[in-house]
Amino acid sequence: MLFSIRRASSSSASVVRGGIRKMIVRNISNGNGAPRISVIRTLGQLRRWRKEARDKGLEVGVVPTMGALHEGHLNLVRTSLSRHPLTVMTLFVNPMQFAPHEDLSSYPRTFERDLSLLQSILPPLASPRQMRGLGVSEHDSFRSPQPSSSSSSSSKSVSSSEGVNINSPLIIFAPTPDVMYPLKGELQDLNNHKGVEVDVKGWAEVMEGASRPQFFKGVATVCTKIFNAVEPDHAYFGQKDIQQALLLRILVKDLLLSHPTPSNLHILPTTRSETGLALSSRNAYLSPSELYVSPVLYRSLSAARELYMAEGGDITGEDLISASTRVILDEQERILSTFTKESEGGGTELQLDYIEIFDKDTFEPIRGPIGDKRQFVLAGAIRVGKTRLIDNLLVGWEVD
Ligand SMILES: Nc1ncnc2c1ncn2[C@@H]1O[C@H](COP(=O)(O)OP(=O)(O)OP(=O)(O)O)[C@@H](O)[C@H]1O
Ligand SMILES: CC(C)(CO)[C@@H](O)C(=O)[O-]
Ligand code: BAL
Repeated sequence: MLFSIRRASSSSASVVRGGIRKMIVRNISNGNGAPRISVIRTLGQLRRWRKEARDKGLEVGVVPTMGALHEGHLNLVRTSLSRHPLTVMTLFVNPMQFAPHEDLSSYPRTFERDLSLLQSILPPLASPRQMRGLGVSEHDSFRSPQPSSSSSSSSKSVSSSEGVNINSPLIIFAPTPDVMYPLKGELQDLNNHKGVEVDVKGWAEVMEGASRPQFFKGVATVCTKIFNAVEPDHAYFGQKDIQQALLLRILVKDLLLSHPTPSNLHILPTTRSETGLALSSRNAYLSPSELYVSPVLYRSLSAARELYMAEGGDITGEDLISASTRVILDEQERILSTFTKESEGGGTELQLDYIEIFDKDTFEPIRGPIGDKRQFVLAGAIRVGKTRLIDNLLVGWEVD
């Protein structure tokens, strides 16, 4: 190896063999002086790290996110960390999945807090014996030459030169839009976008895709790029965005991707608050009054699932949609009658976007008698004030 590792509480790498590059890496300490999480911002550094992992035979899991982390994200990372020696969490607010009228500029960005949260869930440092078991020696690492005074101003928070530590189980890949979209063109107004778009036709136009017509194009495009950049052995997505996760399985299958394979694209259950509300970064937009009302979506989907459990396969898709919708309409009426009581959600505007019941493989809506052996999804979206919330429940199958 060319480089050597330096231990510091917060550090960065700015240099590569043969010359100075932009600051690319930041190592975060876990408080005991050892670098634990490394932040990578460029493709080159990611690829060097990935090659090293492959050369050492270390399996890599990826957890794509847009940051503003919560317990749902942390559960995805915990699972990947528990299954694989190396995990990459991507933090990238992807412009292409936001239509021009959507909330790209106000989307919560909490990078420093995200890093602290991730640091706090990391397991204690592996013992030298454990590291050797992973095929990693204490002295192995990516290394970089000495700190440079001419480092990029875009990385002021980074204090010295440091490489990416292969011993760190968690890597953060937080690229800028120019890294993910090197053609640097228009990314939100897709009528004027030049470059590659990945479209999973037949799965991307319904439900979330009907309400947000460019959403899945943006997601499919950026996830293809993430898969190409990280080449993960395994990928982790949340059930909260079930249509997204299932569509991505279709994508890796149809594009013949091997990193990950469809069966290595894992979907983990939705993490909820005590009220049943699915955790979501956008919940940060909700006022106390809106937060009070927001579990209604989970209650409405639960009502439909309970009806199916009670009545069995003779019940129709239409019955379930209507039972679920009823709960939301009732809540709208209740809000109107208590409209001055903020503590009970009074004054909150509640708007139904859709409730749907669909086949988990084809995304075909289910109508008429459902039958006893169907594997389906009950999904919905509502607006609470200006905030759009989604949720779903599975019937006849579980995520894996
Ligand atoms: N409550 C949750 N439980 C499990 N997984 C989740 C949960 N919330 C988000 N995820 C998953 O985390 C990954 C990253 O999601 P993302 O960064 O968009 O967060 P989010 O909370 O879904 O944000 P948003 O509010 O924009 O929908 C996705 O795979 C998503 O499904
Ligand atoms: C998968 C994803 C990271 C793509 O930007 C995003 O859609 C998300 O966070 O769910
Ligand atoms: N979790 C989905 C990301 C989005 O709504 O843009």
